[in-house]
Amino acid sequence: MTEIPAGSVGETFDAPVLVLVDLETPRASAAEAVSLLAPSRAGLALVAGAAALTRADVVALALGPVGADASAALAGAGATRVLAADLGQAGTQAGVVADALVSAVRTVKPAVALVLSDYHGKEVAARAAVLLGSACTADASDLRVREGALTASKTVLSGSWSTTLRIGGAGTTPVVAVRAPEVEVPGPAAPVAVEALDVVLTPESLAVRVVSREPAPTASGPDLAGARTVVVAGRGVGGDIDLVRSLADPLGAAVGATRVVCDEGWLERSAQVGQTGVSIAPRLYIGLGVSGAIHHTSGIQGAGTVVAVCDDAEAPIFQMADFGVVGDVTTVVPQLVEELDRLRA
Ligand SMILES: Cc1cc2nc3c(=O)[nH]c(=O)nc-3n(C[C@H](O)[C@H](O)[C@H](O)COP(=O)(O)OP(=O)(O)OC[C@H]3O[C@@H](n4cnc5c(N)ncnc54)[C@H](O)[C@@H]3O)c2cc1C
Repeated sequence: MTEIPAGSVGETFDAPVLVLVDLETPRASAAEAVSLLAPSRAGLALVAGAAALTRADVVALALGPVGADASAALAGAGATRVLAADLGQAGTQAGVVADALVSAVRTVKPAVALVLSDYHGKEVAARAAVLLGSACTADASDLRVREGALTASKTVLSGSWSTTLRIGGAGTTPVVAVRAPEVEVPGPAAPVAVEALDVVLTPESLAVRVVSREPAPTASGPDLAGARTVVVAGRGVGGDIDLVRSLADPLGAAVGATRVVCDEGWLERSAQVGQTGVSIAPRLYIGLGVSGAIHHTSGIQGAGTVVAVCDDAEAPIFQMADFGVVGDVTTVVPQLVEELDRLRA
């Protein structure tokens, strides 16, 4: 499925496009956390996709310290302006992030503001759109400019229908939460100067005070929303997440989960893929012991190749799988891992 068609020739906006980019700590550099914050891969892909929508500036907004490397990465992806607001710990609260996005919209006056369609991004988009009095949609993909307006594809009714939306309204900037786009991100370029953004905080945001913070346990591996390969654990793995990782790790894949797996506490809630979890668009999705309930598969509509290993030949996952193995994960996964080892040797 095509996401934002990076580099495609088509109608474009005359006005800038604003993209909210998450900053994250590269896993290998946790010790030097703050100075080494880098744009997330999904955020860079969003910037790369946004470049196809406008002839004007592609403006990246990052909430945190943006160093030369981060700016170079954003410039390589296609950002021509970089705005940064270092709001410290408060910069992770959806209300504060929405305030920052609104401040950036008022500064840049973009045709559209894009955020990533994960839990956090959807809340930020909704809050910002309310403050701006503008249109908002989430889980959008395949963004295009048609007759001067933004259009996007979106699946509805748990993925059973695909719709095309026209988003916007006269004189307002729509805020769109976009599914992790699957586009090639060019490497770093000459960094662009980072402009400090003044954020006007609303009384509602100021009223929220974070009294404590406890990091949730996270699945190892790359970021789920932007990963090219995702291995998803279903109930059929019986809580054996090591088995799932034994396949995910050699593939460099992110580990996702069905809701059952999160309900059981086998993986953290942020790993949940589906209607009430994260929507993903990897090139390769591998479901292990996943039945393929529509609440789950609605979150993988953007996946390229779908591979399923499940012991029930009647499971709905096989209706959308490109490759399916009817078998026990405890038998099939070690064979897959062994074959990967053999191919690498
Ligand atoms: C409003 C709502 C929202 C929801 N949102 C989500 C969501 O966001 N994401 C989500 O995932 N779900 C969601 N659900 C739940 C969803 O409907 C399913 O219940 C869930 O996806 C099933 O997860 P599963 O495939 O792991 O489990 P199951 O449906 O139980 O499937 C497990 C599969 O594994 C097979 N199996 C068992 N043992 C083995 C083995 N050893 N080897 C191989 N295969 C084996 C079984 O035969 C079965 O086919 C939602 C439900 C509702 C009502």
